[in-house]
Formats: sequence, C-alpha cells, structure tokens
Amino acid sequence: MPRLVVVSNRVADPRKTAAGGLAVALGEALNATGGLWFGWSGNIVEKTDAAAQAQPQLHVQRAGDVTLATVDLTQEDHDAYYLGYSNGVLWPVFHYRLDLADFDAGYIGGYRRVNRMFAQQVLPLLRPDDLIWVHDYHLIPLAEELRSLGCRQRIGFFLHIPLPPPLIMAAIPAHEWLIRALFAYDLVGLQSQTDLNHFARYVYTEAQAEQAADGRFSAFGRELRVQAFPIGIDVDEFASLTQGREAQETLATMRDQYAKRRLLVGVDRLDYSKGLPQRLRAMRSLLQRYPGNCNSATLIQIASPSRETVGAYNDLRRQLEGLCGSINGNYGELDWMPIRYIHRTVARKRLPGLYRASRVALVTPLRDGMNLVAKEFIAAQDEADPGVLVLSRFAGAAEQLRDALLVNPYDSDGTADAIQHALHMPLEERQTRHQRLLANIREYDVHWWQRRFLESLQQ
Ligand SMILES: O=P(O)(O)OC[C@H]1O[C@H](O[C@H]2O[C@H](CO)[C@@H](O)[C@H](O)[C@H]2O)[C@H](O)[C@@H](O)[C@@H]1O
Ligand SMILES: O=c1ccn([C@@H]2O[C@H](COP(=O)(O)OP(=O)(O)O)[C@@H](O)[C@H]2O)c(=O)[nH]1
Repeated sequence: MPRLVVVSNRVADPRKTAAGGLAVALGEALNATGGLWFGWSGNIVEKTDAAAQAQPQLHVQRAGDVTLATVDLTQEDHDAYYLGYSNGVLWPVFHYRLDLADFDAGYIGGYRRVNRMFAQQVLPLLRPDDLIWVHDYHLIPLAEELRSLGCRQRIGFFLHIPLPPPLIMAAIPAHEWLIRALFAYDLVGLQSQTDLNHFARYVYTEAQAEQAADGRFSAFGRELRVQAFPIGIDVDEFASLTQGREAQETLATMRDQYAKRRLLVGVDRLDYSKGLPQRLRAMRSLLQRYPGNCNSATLIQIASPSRETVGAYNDLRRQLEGLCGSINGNYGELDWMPIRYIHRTVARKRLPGLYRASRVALVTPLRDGMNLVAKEFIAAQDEADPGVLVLSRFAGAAEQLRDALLVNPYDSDGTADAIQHALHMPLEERQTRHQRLLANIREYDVHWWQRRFLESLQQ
C-alpha cells in the first residue's frame, strides 16, 4: 500500500490510550506505511510580524514509525477558522440548528486562509505516490487548495458529522462553493445512508448532477465517488480497557456506592447536538410518571467541556445547571439525588468501568454523525448480565444499532417510557439484544472502516 498521509484539524499520538480509538485505527494504517499525520498543533500564537509575512513554523515529531507534523494558528485565524466558520457556521447547520448559526461574513476568509496555509505547508512533505486522507468539516476546501498548487495524488475526504438535507444546506451563504469544493476529492465518505441520500438530493437539485455507475456523481465538470462508511470502534481494544486497573477500580466503586440503586449513564461533550436538556427532562418525566424509580434511578451525566468560547455552548451550560438544580431540588432525598452532573472530562481508561456498572446508557442526541459512546457502552458490557442502550433515532449509529431501544429525544414522555422499559427488561431480552449489537459493532469496527475507505480510495 502507498504511504498514507492523514490531514485533520486535531492530531493525536496514536500510541496514547487517551487519544481514542479513531487515532488508534488511523495510527495502524499510518504505522503500516510509515505515514504522516498533519494538522493543527492545538497552540494559538499571537500574530507576529514573522507570522504575518512568512508561513508558520512546522513542528515535526516522531511517534514510532509515524511522523506528526503540526502548525500553530494565530489568534485571528483560530477565531475565524475554528470557532467562527467551523463551529459557528458548519457545525450548527450540519446538525440542523440554523437558529444557532452565526453567518458572520468575516469568518469564511479565515476558513479559506487556514485551508490554503495547510495546503501550502503539507505540499512539500508529499511524495508522488502518497494517498491523502482528509478529515472533517474544518477542511472541506483542502483538496481544491492542494489541486490549485499542482497536487495530483489521490485525495479522500471523510465527513464525521451529518450532512443535512438540501434546503438546510442551502441556508449557508457559500453552500455551492462548499459542495463544489468536495468535487476536488476522488472519494467522499459519509457516516450513513441518510447522509448519502441528502448529498445525492443536493447535487441533483442544486448542481444538476448526473449519477454515473458505482456511486459516482458527475457535476462541475468532475466525477466524484461518494459512499457511506459508518465509523466503528476498536472493540477488542475497548474490551481490554475494561480489564485495566482504572476501569476495574471505577467499576468496584460504582457497584459499591449504587448497590441498592439503578444506575444510568450519559457521556457526552457539552454540545447542543447531544440533546442534554431533553435527556434531563426525560429523567424528570420518568420520576413523575413512574414514581417507583424515586430513591433509586440515578443518572450519572458526564458533560465534558467543549468549545467554551462559542456563545451557544455557554448558554447550554447554564441551562443544564438550572435543570439539574431543579430536578434534584424537587426529587432529591438526604441520601439520594437523581442526577449527578459532572462538568469535566473523564479519562478514557475509566469509562469502561462506568459503562459496565450502569444498567442503562442514555445516548439521545438531537442529531449526531455517528456517536461512538453508544458503541463503547456495548463493548464494555458483561455478556452474562448486559446493560441496555437507549439510543436516539437521530444518531448516525441508529442505522446500525437496531437492537437498541430507539427513541425520539424530543418526546420526553416517550423517552421516559423507553427508560422504564430498559430498567425493567428481563435478562433474556437484554442478552439477546446485546449479542446482536455486539456482533454488529464487531463486524463494522474501526479497522473495517479504515480498510474499506482506503481500499475504495485506491480503486
Ligand atoms: O475537536 P473538537 O472541536 O474538540 O471536537 C471533538 C470532535 O467532535 C466531532 O466528532 C464527530 O466524530 C465522531 C467520530 O466519527 C462521531 O462519532 C461524532 O458523531 C461526531 O460528532 C468532530 O467531528 C471531530 O472533528 C472533533 O474533533
Ligand atoms: O469525558 C469524556 C467524554 C467523552 N470521551 C470520549 O470522547 C468520544 C466522544 O465521541 P462521540 O462520537 O460519542 O462524540 P463526539 O464528541 O465526537 O461528537 C468517545 O470516544 C468518548 O469515550 C472521553 O474520553 N471522556
């Protein structure tokens, strides 16, 4: 296989557990080919005269056989490219939240500038037969920038977030430019069949595209292959984390503290796409309508801090704090609180213990590209006594995980009914559902995803 070059906004050392399963899987393909991973260093530097005139300095470091190459961003570029256009325009619109989009005309310039700078920086590092794999909404125009600099290598793109229906997409002032930019890639991968349908409808109606054979679309004078590749997790790696010291300690502590209670778990970035207020309202409805759960059902909700300088994320934090206070205030007892809300990131090594100690996982996003927490919860369960996954029908994962209890997160009473069902599900039904879910995430794991995408890109 040719050398793999991965380009993404964030770069992680694939040898570190904290980096997560995606980094592990990409690291596997990068390692096998002595590959290169290029992206933002995570550092923000003040704009200096040197930075204004010259290209930013490249930081190069080795991680086993993989080369990590990163660049810093100036405050101005970070604000326009990352906070502004990526997380203030693309993220909300692609998650159907037009009400939260900030179409400030100044952002797009920074987005294009950083994409151009990434292209200029990575180009001299490329070899003629490299295979380039670009990730996510931060870097949609990267291939176009690379092509304009003469790059002829094969370039693939994977979108980790949902692709919205055409009329929602059309709310972005530069929507045609964005979709045209995708046609500079050789292959575009999406998370789900639904996303693929949205793409097809957009290019037929807005770009007069024609469908050629084999998942190819022809528009803007180019042909592009678009396919769904649902991302998975490394099931064995996650299952082995379950046996680790940190996970075992967490499991023992949880079992000890909640021996007489029913534990539910939610693990999310504190993001408005994750449906957290709706989830808390469903918990309130559960306690109201099924009072047998009072003094028993306890939701541990991890809300890990994310994109805190974007206004909508601060508003959400305040809303959650208010809801938790009101539910705990109304239903809590001296020795029991229905919601344990933790606004911190929990180390990845501890999560399997928390998942395994929980009878039910609540994964109820309003919209989500995939949602890996749903898959991690399944991988961490004890097969003899597994917990139950309550999953939003609007998560990409719902296309695959049909044996979860699928819910509409906007319907708090309906979700409460599903939680009640999950809490009281007989062992045999839990085992049957879990076996099927586990078989699915094993077959379509992150290694499958990575192999299928790269095979398709090479074809
Ligand atoms: O880099 P941040 O701004 O801190 O955000 C974290 C990541 O969030 C998004 O994750 C998505 O990718 C997951 C894996 O494919 C998927 O399961 C999930 O549904 C998506 O929301 C984002 O796409 C990443 O680029 C961010 O790094
Ligand atoms: O406190 C936390 C919260 C989340 N995660 C991890 O972050 C990832 C979240 O991925 P997901 O696809 O569910 O959503 P995203 O945040 O990427 O939108 C999962 O691997 C979680 O295990 C973590 O390690 N600690």
